[in-house]
Amino acid sequence: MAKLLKQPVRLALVQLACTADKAHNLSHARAKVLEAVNEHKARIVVLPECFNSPYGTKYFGSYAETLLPSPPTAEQSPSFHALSKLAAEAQVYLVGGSIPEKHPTSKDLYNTCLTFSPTGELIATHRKVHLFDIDIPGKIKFKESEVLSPGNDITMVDLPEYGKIGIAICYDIRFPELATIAARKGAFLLLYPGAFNMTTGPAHWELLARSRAVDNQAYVGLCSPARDMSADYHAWGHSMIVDPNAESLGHLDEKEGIVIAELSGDRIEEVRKGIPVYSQRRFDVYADVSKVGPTS
Ligand SMILES: NC(=O)CCC(=O)C(=O)O
Repeated sequence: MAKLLKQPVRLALVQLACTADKAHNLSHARAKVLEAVNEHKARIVVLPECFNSPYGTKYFGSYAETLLPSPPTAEQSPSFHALSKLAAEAQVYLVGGSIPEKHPTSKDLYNTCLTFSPTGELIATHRKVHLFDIDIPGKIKFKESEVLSPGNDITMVDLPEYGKIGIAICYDIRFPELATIAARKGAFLLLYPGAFNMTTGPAHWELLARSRAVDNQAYVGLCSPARDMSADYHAWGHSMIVDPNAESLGHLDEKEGIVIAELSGDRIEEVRKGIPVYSQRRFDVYADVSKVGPTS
């Protein structure tokens, strides 16, 4: 059987200190991505959710860029062009966190991740499928759906030298179906640019990263912005890389930094051989979860 991950690859997650200044965020992202590549020899680099803007419903509209028709002009999307140029300059696969996107005609807004190849070509676009709408009294209320529309696709991208990766955004990680489908379609790595907060971060960030890894026996990477206590939204940080056995390969605290790990196809095979849940699934018993109605 062909290896899921054809050769070892170094993954870097850049936990960026993001500000309200888009131009600064773009040039700072460039410096950190070049650091990940030149100093840490990363071949796949990931940026955080909303890396070019503050995270908050009141900001999405004013920071949004038009990505369609693709490629957009530099005026329509400075972030598209900065990321494309940077991927080509660094000759790296660049998973560009996410940016607020404005649809050119409907004016709908999306939370969108753009991924570029080492030649600067756009190779994947993921619009956040599950919008972050929660209300935990006395702790946090957030409603992305007040201003954002959801995407409707599972996003996978094939990196010819390495294999396939699945890409989703933050709250998407709580819905294991996306990860399961990506893994069953052959993803060796599930990546989530994300920005959890001071309530759900300590409770669930690591748990979810390790759960998606152990469910799917694949590598998982969660990339957050650094925490800024002067911003409206206090990101949890703690970007981390988890191996297919749900063991942490590295994580940060709340400050800016880069977490790096080498991923290997042998490790995936070893884990799947030891605990072969991957090939023991009983789809004859639980064929279609969507047909099971709620019980109350
Ligand atoms: N940006 C997000 O989607 C936040 C998700 C989050 O904090 C969660 O608990 O889920």
